[in-house]
Amino acid sequence: MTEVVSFRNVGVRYESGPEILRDLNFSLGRGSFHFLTGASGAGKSTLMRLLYLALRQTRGEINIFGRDNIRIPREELPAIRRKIGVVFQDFRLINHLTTFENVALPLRVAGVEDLQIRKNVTELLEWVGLGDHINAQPSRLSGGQQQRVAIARAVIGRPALLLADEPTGNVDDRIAMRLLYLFEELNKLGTTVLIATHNRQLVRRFGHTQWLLEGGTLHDVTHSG
Ligand SMILES: Nc1ncnc2c1ncn2[C@@H]1O[C@H](COP(=O)(O)OP(=O)(O)OP(=O)(O)O)[C@@H](O)[C@H]1O
Repeated sequence: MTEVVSFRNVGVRYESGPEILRDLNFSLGRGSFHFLTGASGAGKSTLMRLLYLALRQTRGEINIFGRDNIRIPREELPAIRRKIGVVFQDFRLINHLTTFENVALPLRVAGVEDLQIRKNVTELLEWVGLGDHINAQPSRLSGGQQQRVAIARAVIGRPALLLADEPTGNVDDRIAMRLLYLFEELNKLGTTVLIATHNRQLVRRFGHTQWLLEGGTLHDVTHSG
């Protein structure tokens, strides 16, 4: 399996604080699907930040899409980030744009034609249950609805890598399942998926690899029940 990401002896500390992550050694193969669990404060978001190139490690090596992250020039970062779909914990929607335009953004940047954008965005918004809110401003939506807009925006461009930080934190079980099916569909098309979550029930229901972040490092707990 081709590697999309690999970490070798990676450690991270914020300023002069303790090492939050240490001795991280793992890789994400193309088309793999991983759940990332861990107590609050274990460093899941920090690991996500490393993966979408918003933070640099304090030691070790990170290779992403065949590139050493430290050697990627700043001006090349946007092109690489366009291959990564991210669902942020705080959604980061653009408030002066409608739901439709927030989701359309990655396709507009990629130069997809208008008709195609209309079709794809409308279909996806209907699928995630937001068909009645296509023209709403994000600030008028509930937390769970905003979260689904953020998810739709992250998946619409079929990214090579999807990173989702607690993507089902604000929705009920039925919608959480539906969102997981969406991630699985994307995964079947070749996207590498990493989902940070506290929802153990959901993790158990979908039998993908499960990593636990504890003591600053990753443990494979897929078969530990
Ligand atoms: N910008 C920062 N500066 C200093 N310390 C930070 C910063 N961001 C996070 N930390 C610390 O790093 C540790 C890991 O935080 P992180 O947000 O990665 O954890 P998490 O597992 O995502 O937690 P949660 O599940 O609550 O979102 C925490 O102790 C946190 O206080």
